[in-house]
Amino acid sequence: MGESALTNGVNGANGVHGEHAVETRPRMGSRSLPFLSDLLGNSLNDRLLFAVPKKGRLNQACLDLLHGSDIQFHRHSRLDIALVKNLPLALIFLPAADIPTFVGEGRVDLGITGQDQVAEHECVMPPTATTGVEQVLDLEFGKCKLQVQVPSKGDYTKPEDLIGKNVVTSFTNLTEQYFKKLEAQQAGNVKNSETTGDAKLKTKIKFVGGSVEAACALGVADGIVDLVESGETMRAAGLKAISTVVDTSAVLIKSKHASDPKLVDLITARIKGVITAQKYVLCTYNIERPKLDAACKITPGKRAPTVNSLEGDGSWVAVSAMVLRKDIAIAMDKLTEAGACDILVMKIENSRTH
Ligand SMILES: Nc1ncnc2c1ncn2[C@@H]1O[C@H](COP(=O)(O)OP(=O)(O)OP(=O)(O)O)[C@@H](O)[C@H]1O
Ligand SMILES: O=P(O)(O)OC[C@H]1O[C@H](OP(=O)(O)OP(=O)(O)O)[C@H](O)[C@@H]1O
Repeated sequence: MGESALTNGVNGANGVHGEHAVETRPRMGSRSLPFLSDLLGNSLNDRLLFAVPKKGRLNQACLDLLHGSDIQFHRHSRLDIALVKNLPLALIFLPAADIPTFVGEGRVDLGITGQDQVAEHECVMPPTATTGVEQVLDLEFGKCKLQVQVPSKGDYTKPEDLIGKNVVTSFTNLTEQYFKKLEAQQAGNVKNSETTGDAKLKTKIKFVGGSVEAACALGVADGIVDLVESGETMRAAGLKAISTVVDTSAVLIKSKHASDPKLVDLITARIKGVITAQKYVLCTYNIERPKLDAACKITPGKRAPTVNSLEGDGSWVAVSAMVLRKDIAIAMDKLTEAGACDILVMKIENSRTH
């Protein structure tokens, strides 16, 4: 890794110039760190390294997650490394596609990236010493699908039609694995190809790093394998999806050799708390005791609703329960029908639940 791998051309995420210093850390590689050391002059030793996407679709959601988890940092101008002020942690800003490699090699302890990137890194056959990163948590954002796409007005209608043709993608390992299986299925030889992977691939798979959707129009590909969320990019390029290779969302991953398991657990718990808080709201209401059972069926809570008697009136109770944010409008309609009143819904700032 050269110096430029840990430097960037823009001001940091929060635009603040840090004063922390960094000393060499042997496991980060000898070429980049003297530069960081000169610049920052302190120590990365004894810090857990946590990789987050430096740009792209996952970047802002990750920064929000770090903020919600009270992971405080200053990102020095032009540096893709930031020391965390309130925890023995350093953030390393890397392209999402590179994060599984750094975590897999044990160079970095924790990382956030897409499941698609993890699968792309992990599906190398035979497995290497750098594969085997562990998924800790599904973060439930960055949801999309890696799909096989062909020109909407062309002759191809199913993925088998692309066997022996040119397929362009940024996910060459997953695409190779997918077409290997497809070719083996066509040859009636699924088991052999899945276990040994020795059949020679007829489909020609080519790598491009971005703007994959342009490949068919430019005559470079008969089909592509690329990410689809809303489908806007695909449709704008005159393409349609004919199959899904993997469904993906952002995940927290850790190295098999993570250096501080306690700190990994603490960060995981904090991030999980933020994700849960975003997913749920707190609903409170008053209801007459005889109607309580019916109301509790509408708002069963995560574990159980909390029920308290109303002061001075034994026939009424106050209920509070966590409700999935996406279900709250319907739950309020049903509670009203069931006789609940004074229904209030509150945002949950943070949480620790099981
Ligand atoms: N349209 C999308 N919707 C949701 N998640 C996406 C989308 N595109 C990509 N992702 C997720 O984000 C990850 C990074 O993709 P992205 O294209 O942002 O990466 P990048 O190449 O690092 O950034 P850039 O496109 O700015 O160069 C993908 O691996 C995937 O998990
Ligand atoms: O289905 P959609 O909602 O249109 O999203 C899909 C697009 O999003 C991603 O690219 P991105 O826009 O991040 O840029 P990139 O092509 O440079 O990777 C992905 O590579 C697709 O091109």
